[in-house]
Amino acid sequence: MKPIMEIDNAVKTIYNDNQNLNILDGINLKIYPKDFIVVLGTNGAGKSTLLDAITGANSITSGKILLNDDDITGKNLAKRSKFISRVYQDPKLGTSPRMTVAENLLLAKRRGLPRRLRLRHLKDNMESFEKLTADLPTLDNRLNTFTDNLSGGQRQTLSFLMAIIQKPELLLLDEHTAALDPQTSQELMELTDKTVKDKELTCLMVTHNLSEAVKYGNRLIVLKKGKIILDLDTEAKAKLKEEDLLEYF
Ligand SMILES: Nc1ncnc2c1ncn2[C@@H]1O[C@H](COP(=O)(O)OP(=O)(O)OP(=O)(O)O)[C@@H](O)[C@H]1O
Repeated sequence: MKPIMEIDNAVKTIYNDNQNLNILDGINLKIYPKDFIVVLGTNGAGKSTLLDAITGANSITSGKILLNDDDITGKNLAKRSKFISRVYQDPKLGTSPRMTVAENLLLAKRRGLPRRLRLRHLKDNMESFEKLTADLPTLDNRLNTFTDNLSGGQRQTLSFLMAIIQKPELLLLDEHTAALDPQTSQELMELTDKTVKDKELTCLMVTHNLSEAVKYGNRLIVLKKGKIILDLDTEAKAKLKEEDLLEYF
């Protein structure tokens, strides 16, 4: 099977305290279609830097990143955002506060098209947005609510729906449930897992939650000081227990 993404010896060097420091230190990773890879690592291990390198938010110093065999190393964030979507930890990132839930969904659905939103577009899509949110207790009957007035959990569910409404080649989840209360966090995690399976998405999820890391996904990597120090395939991940991970933290 061909990988969707291939990261080949990615190095990110920064100059800090009068010395060069590799915050990504030779990352090699192949991400295959329908992979749901959990990324674990202590604070400062390089997880966000890795996601930034994948989206193009931050360029790598050396190495290569291929998306479906296309070398995207030199492509910027805007060019890559047609294929790669990301949900952040902060519910405020990724949604427009002065737009309604429906308008935000429309914006995400029309990604790559002219940004003008017309009433006609909204009317044409309202039925599909109602279906999309009908089974979600957090967003049911909220389509006309301004995003500013949503709770953190509602807003994060909206961010997630916006990230997947146009099927991305690669979905990046950057501790997307970490800022939510335990109940809401679990609901969003269940929605995430179901959506990844139903829509056959390819996904990389950063988390600090060891039980989530064991329960979800088909592969797991652990980052430490910019290197991948553990890379479990589907078979090894299936046998994984929470205590097996403790030695890495
Ligand atoms: N622009 C920068 N200038 C200096 N140091 C940086 C910069 N960006 C990242 N770093 C350092 O690089 C290391 C990796 O940071 P990164 O944010 O990727 O870690 P992380 O694994 O996402 O951590 P956390 O779990 O705390 O979010 C850290 O030591 C951080 O301080």
